[in-house]
Amino acid sequence: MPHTIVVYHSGYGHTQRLAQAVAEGAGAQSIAIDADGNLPEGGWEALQAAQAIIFGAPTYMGGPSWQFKKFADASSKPWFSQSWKDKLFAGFTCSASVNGDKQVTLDYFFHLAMQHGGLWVGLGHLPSNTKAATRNDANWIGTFSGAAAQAPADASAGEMFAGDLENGRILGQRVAQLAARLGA
Ligand SMILES: Cc1cc2nc3c(=O)[nH]c(=O)nc-3n(C[C@H](O)[C@H](O)[C@H](O)COP(=O)(O)O)c2cc1C
Repeated sequence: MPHTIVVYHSGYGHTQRLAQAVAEGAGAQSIAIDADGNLPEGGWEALQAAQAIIFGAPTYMGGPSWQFKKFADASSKPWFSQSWKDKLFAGFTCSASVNGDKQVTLDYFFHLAMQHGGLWVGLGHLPSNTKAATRNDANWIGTFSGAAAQAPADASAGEMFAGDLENGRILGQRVAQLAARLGA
């Protein structure tokens, strides 16, 4: 059975909440990158065994958090042998501003996936961009490259917008369905 893993870092819980939604959509296992930028025991082996890997990190200073970048640099080990080649990849991020340069983080995930010889999966869901659209609608931000979420600077992780969590579920579900279609 093909399976998907969500590997993410979250400093203050918002990206973690989004990661939970993505994992729920995908029926996936989640692996948290810790505050020192390390994976838990068995994390690398689990990633190696997965058919699809979904990256997640908050956008900090216009890019992924350093903890995620440490993980990405450590992935040079599987890179050397291209052992992640032909896996599916996707990504999600959260930031305080509506734009906030989230695209840079998603672009970083894309390039990391390309370095590994992977296949990129975008959101595949049209934006909710009419006058009637609200933050309860999926893809209200209007990003195609992955799942982008906004958490206002004074909002707790418990206050994540319903549309953003739905967006996460949509991305996770799409990746898992494509992984199943491609087979193990
Ligand atoms: C060091 C740092 C840098 C940040 N840089 C940005 C940024 O470039 N753009 C933005 O919109 N928000 C920025 N933020 C806000 C976070 O992206 C936002 O609070 C996010 O929800 C945090 O996710 P987390 O709770 O998973 O850590 C920054 C926050 C921190 C702590």
